[in-house]
Amino acid sequence: MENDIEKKINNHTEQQQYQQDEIEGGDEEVSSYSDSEIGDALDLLDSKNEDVGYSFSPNSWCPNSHGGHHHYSSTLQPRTNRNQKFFHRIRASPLEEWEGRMNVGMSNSVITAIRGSVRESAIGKTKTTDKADRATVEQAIDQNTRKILYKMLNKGVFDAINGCISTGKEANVYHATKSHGQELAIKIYKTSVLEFKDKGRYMQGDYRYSNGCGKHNPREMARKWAEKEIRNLMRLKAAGIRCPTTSCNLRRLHIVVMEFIGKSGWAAPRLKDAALSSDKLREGYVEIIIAMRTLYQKCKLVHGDLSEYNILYYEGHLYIIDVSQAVEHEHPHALDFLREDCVHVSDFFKKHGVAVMTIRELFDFIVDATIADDAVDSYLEEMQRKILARGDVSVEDEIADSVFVQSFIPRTLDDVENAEEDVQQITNLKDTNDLYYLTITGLKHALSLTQSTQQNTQQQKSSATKDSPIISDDKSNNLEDDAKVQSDADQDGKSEAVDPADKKAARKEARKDNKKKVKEEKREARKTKVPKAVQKRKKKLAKSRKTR
Ligand SMILES: Nc1ncnc2c1ncn2[C@@H]1O[C@H](COP(=O)(O)OP(=O)(O)OP(=O)(O)O)[C@@H](O)[C@H]1O
Ligand SMILES: [Mg+2]
Repeated sequence: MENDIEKKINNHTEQQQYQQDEIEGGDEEVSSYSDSEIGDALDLLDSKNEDVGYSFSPNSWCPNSHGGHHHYSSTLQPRTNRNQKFFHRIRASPLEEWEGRMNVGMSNSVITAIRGSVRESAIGKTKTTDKADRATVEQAIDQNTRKILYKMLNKGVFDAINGCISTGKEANVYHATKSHGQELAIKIYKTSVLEFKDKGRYMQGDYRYSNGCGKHNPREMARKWAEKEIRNLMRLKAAGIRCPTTSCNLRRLHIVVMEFIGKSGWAAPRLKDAALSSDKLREGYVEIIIAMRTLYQKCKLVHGDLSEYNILYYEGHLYIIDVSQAVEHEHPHALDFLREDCVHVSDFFKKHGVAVMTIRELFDFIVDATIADDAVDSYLEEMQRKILARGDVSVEDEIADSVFVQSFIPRTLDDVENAEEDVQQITNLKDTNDLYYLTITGLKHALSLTQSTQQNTQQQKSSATKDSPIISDDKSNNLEDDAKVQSDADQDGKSEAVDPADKKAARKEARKDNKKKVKEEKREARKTKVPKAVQKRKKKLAKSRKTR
């Protein structure tokens, strides 16, 4: 309930920001404009800039809004001259200065193409019917995109596009600068039909896009992805996660402008390419898993494509990027995506020699709402001790992890299929390791509380009868072990005062015995276990007999 309200408030605030964005003229569709119309509109914008009586919004991106250092030419100037100033603001020439530095996935052909295309726009070339021009430059800078870029440039969102940082399946990323040297990244989603076919699974099920994601209209899709990227980045930022800073009014249709992570034209390397020392890798692992937890607990999001490819390493820290596909944690596949993220992150760090948690442990750490913010560090320290104590991940743990990765995880108790059986399993103090939902539903914590209450009561009883109390020193919450030890002690009813060291040893022994016993019981049970398929068939048969 509280979640619902929070969700509505979040969404409402985001929507309001977007409405504001629309009011500021962010999303007008330009496809129906002819080049000459765009040119006239730009002339009009210029003449407004020059008009002394024109009032600018203080938040406006117009470069003149902070005092008007630029003295634009008069509208009476010949058009070619006026367009010339755009040419200077686009500054095709500095590209050469930047080119050597744009070493991340740079494609010279792209740079040349942008340079050409933006310059053509800048000098106001009239509409061309050339197919290659309308098809796209590396499929992102098509003619409409150029017009929007031109318009953003005119408004002072950026002053120069210097080159391409990356060309990908779904988007291209460019490096841009403002006149005072601030560096920006411009992500341009591709608007060609085939590109977004994999993304449907992320959008479907996201309540923010319940009106449909325009899957039959690639331009609409690209616009949605851009919108999602901005919204999600803003959520991350608000929760204190390192990521590029951006804001709603830095998006126009399928183009997103954001902070450039890097310096002097050098984009920060992806985690995959950053050759980090073992110490830095260990720090990075802790930093990223805490960020994953914050993303889930505070932003209520799951990244959905988190890996060494979408994490940048900059000035000693890890930055999360590419969040357009991130989903609300209530998305029907959110937990599957989260598990995939855990696998990718763990695999990377494990491959580089970091002692990592199992996938199950990492997943539980992220979804466990009962860990208070100020207890996260001690939780991780405890976990670290556990990891070091067990050494390399055993084959059993690996098998358990791969089973976990393929299992269905109920998100709430309503989703639990055989609730009665599970309750019996819990109350009979059987192994609950296969109940994956205990942590996410908060049941694990609730049970441990009940358990410790029981233990306290028992202790009080014991001390009243001068029995030796049994206090568990095992923080790993092994309900089964502790309870069994407790009940064994109850049965024994030993009353002599015992040395604490002996007690500890006895407890350890009892736990060991108990584990052995449980293993034996399980082995026995497996011998007579009726396979699930047979059980199902039996049930079906019984049902069909009844209905007959
Ligand atoms: N804000 C930024 N600052 C610096 N570099 C960036 C920034 N955003 C993206 N990049 C660079 O661009 C690359 C691609 O960006 P991103 O991951 O957001 O796009 P993408 O959606 O993965 O594109 P595709 O999947 O189609 O390759 C990143 O790997 C990174 O090198
Ligand atoms: Mg990416």
